[in-house]
Amino acid sequence: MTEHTLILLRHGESDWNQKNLFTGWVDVDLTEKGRAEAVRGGQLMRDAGLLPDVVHTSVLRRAITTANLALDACDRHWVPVRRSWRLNERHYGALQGLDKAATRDKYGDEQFMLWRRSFDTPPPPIEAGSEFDQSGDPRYAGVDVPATECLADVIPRMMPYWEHDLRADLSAGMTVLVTAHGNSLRALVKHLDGISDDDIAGLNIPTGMPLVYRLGDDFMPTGPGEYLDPEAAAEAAAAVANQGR
Ligand SMILES: O=C(O)[C@@H](CO)OP(=O)(O)O
Repeated sequence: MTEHTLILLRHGESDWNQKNLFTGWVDVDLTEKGRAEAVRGGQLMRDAGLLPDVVHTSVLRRAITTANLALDACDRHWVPVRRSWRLNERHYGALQGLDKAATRDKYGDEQFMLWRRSFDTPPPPIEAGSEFDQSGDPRYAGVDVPATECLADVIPRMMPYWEHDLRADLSAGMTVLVTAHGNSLRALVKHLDGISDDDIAGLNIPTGMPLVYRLGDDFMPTGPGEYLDPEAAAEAAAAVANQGR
């Protein structure tokens, strides 16, 4: 049976992860800790002998820099690079730039968690032309920039990229590294692991931890996805789940 190797990597800690702000499509940088996480992610891939032949990233700096640092650490800085807005973080609407703890205090835990983790409750839309609106950004020329997104909105914009671009490189026998974001990766893992709309609320992806899938010739996993450092990944995923508390 054909076996394809897919490695998913959420970017390292960003400035706004550290400050506990809703980020979405705002193009913030990595913290020093986030850079170290990216390097460590690359070292884990190197130590496991999992060397990417190609990397796919979003068009956001935190994913791009994470990919560069991780690939450098495993001596694969030279592989082909492909980027797409389709791998971007979900757009967090009017919540972009707001403090997570303050938002929870203001609206209550239930509404806060619906906005963060429910499958189909989008945050309020961002106002066009406001500080953290991306609709005029030249990198999105020709893209219908969303004003907000829930996970159910991320799936139809991300899945065509999975079906055409990522699967094309997997078909060519490449080990594919995807460096993206908590919620765009939740959408992909939902598909791969067949997670229901209700159960996806419980899935949190930690920063900077390579998650490896072996896929069969139907491009579905032959076993569970495995973090290269499972203990650290479980601890970091719990920290993501508890943000804003
Ligand atoms: O703010 C965001 O864009 C995301 C990821 O950092 O946050 P959350 O984990 O709350 O969906």
